[in-house]
Amino acid sequence: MSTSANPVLLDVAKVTAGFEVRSGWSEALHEVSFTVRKREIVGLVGESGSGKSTAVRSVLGLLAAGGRVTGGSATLSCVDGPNQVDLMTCGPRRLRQIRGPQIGFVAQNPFSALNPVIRIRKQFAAIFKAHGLKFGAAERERCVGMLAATGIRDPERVIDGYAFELSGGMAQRVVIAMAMVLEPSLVIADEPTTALDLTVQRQVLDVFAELTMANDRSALIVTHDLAVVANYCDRVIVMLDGRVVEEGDVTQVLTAPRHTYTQHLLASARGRTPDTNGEAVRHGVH
Ligand SMILES: Nc1ncnc2c1ncn2[C@@H]1O[C@H](COP(=O)(O)OP(=O)(O)OP(=O)(O)O)[C@@H](O)[C@H]1O
Repeated sequence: MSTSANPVLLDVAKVTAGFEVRSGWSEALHEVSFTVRKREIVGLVGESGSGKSTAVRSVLGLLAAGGRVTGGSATLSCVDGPNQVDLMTCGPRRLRQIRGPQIGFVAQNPFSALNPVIRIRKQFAAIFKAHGLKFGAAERERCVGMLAATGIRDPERVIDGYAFELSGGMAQRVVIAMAMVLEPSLVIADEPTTALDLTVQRQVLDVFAELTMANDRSALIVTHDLAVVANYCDRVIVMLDGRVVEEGDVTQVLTAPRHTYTQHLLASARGRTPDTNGEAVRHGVH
C-alpha cells in the first residue's frame, strides 16, 4: 500500500553530524534528508558504518559524547504545544519532553535499555513521572495491558519482576511496551532484534509492526536486513558513507533499485531473503 499521500510526520532535511575524534573532527552524516509520513513504517538500511545509528540518534538528541549535529533540521509535527518543532534546535529540555509521548525509542539491546536491579513496574513509573504524569492503579493497568499487547502471557507477574528474569525476546517486548505506553506518534527502533535469537526475531518484529499499525503510529526501523524491509516496511531509505543514496517505495526499490549500491545490497542478500519481492507478511498486519 502506497503511503505517499499521508501527511509528513518527520521531515529530516540536510542533517550533517559528526564526532570529535583524536585526529580532529570526523563527519559521519553529510546532508542527510528523508521523511517519515503518518501511518507508515520506514526502513533505514545500509552497511555497518554507513551512518544509520548516527542519523536516528541525531533526530533523538542521543548522540554519544563527542557527537554533534552541525547543520540541517528535523521537523516533527507535534500533537502537543506548537504544531511543529525542529528537533535539532529545540534544546535538550524540549527533547526530553518529546522522547516518550511523541517519539518512542527501541534500542538494539533490551538488557542495556532495562535496569537489572529495578522492578519493571518502577521503570514504567519512571517513564510516567519523567513527564509529570502520576503512576497510580489505572496507569499500572495500562502498562499491564501494553505488556499483554506485546504478547507477554503473564504481564502481572512480569511487571512486578526484574529484567534478568526475562528471555531476550521477552525483554525486548517489555522495551517495546515502554516505548509505546505514552502513545507516541512515531517509534524509532535501532536494529531492534539483532540481539535476539533468529527464531524470536520474527515474533518480536511482528508485534512491533502490529502495535505500530493498529494504533495509527509511524515507525522508523534501522536494519541491515532487507528481509525486514520487505516484510514490514512501506518505504526504504538506503544509506552509504553517511549519505542517503536512494529512497522510495519498498516494492519499487527492491524490484527496480536505481542506485548501484542498492543493486549490490540486493544481489548480496538474494538467496537468504526470499521475501524481497515486497509481497510479504507486512500486508497481513495492515
Ligand atoms: N561515538 C563515536 N565516536 C566516533 N565516531 C563514531 C561514533 N559513533 C559512530 N561513529 C562513526 O560514525 C560513522 C557512522 O557510524 P554509525 O554507527 O552511525 O553507522 P551504522 O550504519 O549505524 O553502523 P552499524 O550498522 O554498525 O550500527 C562511522 O564511521 C563510525 O565510525
